[in-house]
Amino acid sequence: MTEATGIVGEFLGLKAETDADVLAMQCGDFYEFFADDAELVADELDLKVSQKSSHGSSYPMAGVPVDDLTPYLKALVERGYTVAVAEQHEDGGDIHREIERVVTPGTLLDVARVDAQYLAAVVRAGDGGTGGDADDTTYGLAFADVTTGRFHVTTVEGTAAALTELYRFSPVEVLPGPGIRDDGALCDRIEERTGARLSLPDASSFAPGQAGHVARDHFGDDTFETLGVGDLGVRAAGAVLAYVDETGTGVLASMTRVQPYHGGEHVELDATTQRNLELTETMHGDRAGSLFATVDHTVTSPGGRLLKEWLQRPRRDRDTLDERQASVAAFTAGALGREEVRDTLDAAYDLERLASRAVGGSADATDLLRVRDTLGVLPELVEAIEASPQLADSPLSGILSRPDREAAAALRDELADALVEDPPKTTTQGGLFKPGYDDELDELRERHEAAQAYFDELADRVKREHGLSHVTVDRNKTDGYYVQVGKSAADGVPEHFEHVKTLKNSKRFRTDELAEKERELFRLEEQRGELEARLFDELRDRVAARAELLQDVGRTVAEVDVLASLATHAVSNDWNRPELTDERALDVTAGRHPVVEQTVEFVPNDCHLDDERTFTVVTGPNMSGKSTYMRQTALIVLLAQVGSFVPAREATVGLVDGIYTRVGALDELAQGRSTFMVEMQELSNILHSATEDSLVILDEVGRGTATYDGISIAWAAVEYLHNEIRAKTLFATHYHELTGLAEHLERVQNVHVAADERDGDVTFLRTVREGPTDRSYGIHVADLAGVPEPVVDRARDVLDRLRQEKAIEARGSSGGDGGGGQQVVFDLDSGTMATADGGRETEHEPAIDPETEAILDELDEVDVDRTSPVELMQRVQEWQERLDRE
Ligand SMILES: Nc1ncnc2c1ncn2[C@@H]1O[C@H](COP(=O)(O)OP(=O)(O)OP(=O)(O)O)[C@@H](O)[C@H]1O
Repeated sequence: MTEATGIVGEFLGLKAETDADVLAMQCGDFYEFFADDAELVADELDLKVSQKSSHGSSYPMAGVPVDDLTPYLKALVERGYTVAVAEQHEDGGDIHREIERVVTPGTLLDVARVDAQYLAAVVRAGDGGTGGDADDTTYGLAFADVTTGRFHVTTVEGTAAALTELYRFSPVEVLPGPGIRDDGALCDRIEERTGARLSLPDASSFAPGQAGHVARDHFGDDTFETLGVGDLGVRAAGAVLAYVDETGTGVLASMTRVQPYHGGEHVELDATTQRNLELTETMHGDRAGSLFATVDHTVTSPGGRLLKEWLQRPRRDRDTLDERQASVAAFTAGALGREEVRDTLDAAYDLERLASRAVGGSADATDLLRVRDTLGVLPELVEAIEASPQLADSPLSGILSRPDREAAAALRDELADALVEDPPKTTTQGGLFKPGYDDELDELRERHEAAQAYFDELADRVKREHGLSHVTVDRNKTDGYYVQVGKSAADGVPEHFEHVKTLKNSKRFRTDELAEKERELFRLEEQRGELEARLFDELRDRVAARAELLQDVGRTVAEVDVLASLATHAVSNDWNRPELTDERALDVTAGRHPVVEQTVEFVPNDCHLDDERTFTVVTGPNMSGKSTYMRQTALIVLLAQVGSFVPAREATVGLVDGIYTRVGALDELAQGRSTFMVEMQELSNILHSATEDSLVILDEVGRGTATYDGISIAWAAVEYLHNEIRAKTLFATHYHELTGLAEHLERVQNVHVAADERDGDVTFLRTVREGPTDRSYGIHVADLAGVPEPVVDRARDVLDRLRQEKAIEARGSSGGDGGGGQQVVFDLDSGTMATADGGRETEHEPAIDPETEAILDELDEVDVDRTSPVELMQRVQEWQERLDRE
């Protein structure tokens, strides 16, 4: 194909300059897409493709009108594409085009979604700096939400912790640092964890010097030092800022403050735990049925966003929690005040988003009126809170005093004095401002209105002066103003009426005077449009300059909304205020699961853990409620550390530094990874991360592999958690052997979820009782699930014999020799296998071959604490291979 010239050539030239997936190039009143981009856009957005010839070749072409670009851009970006936009400029008749912005998932400003939209940068030690290896290295992370101006920075140790932060913020776009982008496996994991698009800006934007300069230049020289953000965090911050700047969204200024956070402030919740506890979506990926969906009664979208953030990032510091709790308590006590506050909040718009739109220059007059209205909510909230005795005396007054209320009132008044109530959508055609706002505009408006009056009165005047009927005066784009006279009267018009058009039933005329008045009117119209546009830009700039104030007010309004929402849920679900303590204790009376209690008649249960009883082994039949019991305990602790009331009659909650869970692995299964490997990775992570201040929930550890391995690993994990880590632990198991641990380990207790069995029927009581159970009722569940009768019957047989003899032989195939083949006996007492003959037991000699025994010895010797997860995995693999060779 010959090289394209002309407009297509220009398009392809610009396309070569950008990394964006698609280019939209302005050509007059349209944005055009050519060649492959045209095909792609047409496919994705249902646009019509035509052909454009250039230099003997023909190129596909698709276009959208200039004013309609935004929704198309949004749709493309939401489908995962990045789009470069080239604008057209005319310079003394010379037309040229330039790429002025690139719209990417993380820099899209006009969003409909309520959720935060984070753009993240991740950099790790060794990336262009010195030192650092992949496994145990330090990471710097920065998260920016261009739609609200939120900016968070942190540094964390280790890949798992970095992935956890990424999962927590759930960014839509991630910028990996230079070393990370070469690490394909890590990039895959980031994509898998976040579903984000990975974009690769020039590696130099992560370089220590350049990134540090950008970050300090933006937030101030000493900011990061004062806030205690390490170098890696600063580099990530610099890379994010450079990217926002480069893509040309123009919202850099809305990032008014950096919010550093450090490990110690929040309860550690790894990604697995966030998923297991179904905080914002269920294990199946649904929003409904999540903790967030259940407790969310916020009335504003920023409130909903903040509540989600609180649930994902529970806190460890008492001061914050005490303040939140006291506020929720006040809202539960003052029902009237609460409803008043919630009604008031109903009028609030998303102030953080509006601030970003003002800074980005896209806010229109309606947006500024929304700013005005939301600023007006603040004094109303103050009033509502002061009017309620319960609320007035709570930390809520202090929360409402955080933003500069005087400045907020001044800005509100300024906007109220400036803008008319129902302004037009465009900002260039006048009609935006109230009289009295600007002298020059007042004078211009007067002249404009006087000029307009000539035309308003013209029809009557023509009728009166010339005795004509059926006269109207109107205006259109081609003819300008005209006098339209009905056909029957048209012959009677005076001579100086110049005929311009004949229609079916009428004729149109213009006069010299009309033309002159029209010139005057158009001139004034244009002047007024220009002046109002300038005044509006100035007003918007003044609002943009107050972005920080708007963010403060917005966050305060959101916080009040969340606190009122938590109280609303507490009141309608009979939740109570937990007592927070620094002791290592957890004492829950009549606790419930916050989500499950919504749909079933819930049987409440107690939970008691303290320094003497750190470890609880939970047994009980399948489906009895073990998982529910353990999750409800974790959720009660989590809610307490959000500052919320909890679903329990009474609760004393010792503050934890982390909640770790290992519960089923549904989603990984779907992704085709080995369940056992996932289970071991998660266990390894817990054993490495938990401390004596943590809460650990383990559901059936070791279930994913052969019984021996399973029991051994579960056993060793219990000992380690009990002896070394001393974390508060709930441990559900089907290995009844493990209930015996309570006799050997001092802080282990047994509880079981009770069930009643009468005449072969099992009733689940859902009650947690002290002591172990020795039955699993699994056969009953198998029966319920429709497992064929012969299998269920045989299972009952097997179970009976097990109970009587505490040993069972495995059945061989009933081969032709009549002897039934070789059989093996598993002795539960000794925990060994023995060969059996024809189904009869022989002596219980240990039947493990030397190789298996060697493997068991090696397993026994593994020091889990000192073995890296990778090595652990390799060893497990090696053992499995050796066992396979048997
Ligand atoms: N305290 C309770 N009150 C009422 N219903 C409950 C209670 N606990 C659990 N349930 C119900 O019982 C069902 C099974 O509970 P859960 O999944 O916790 O059982 P499980 O013992 O962990 O089962 P498995 O051992 O098979 O994994 C839940 O879906 C829930 O509807």
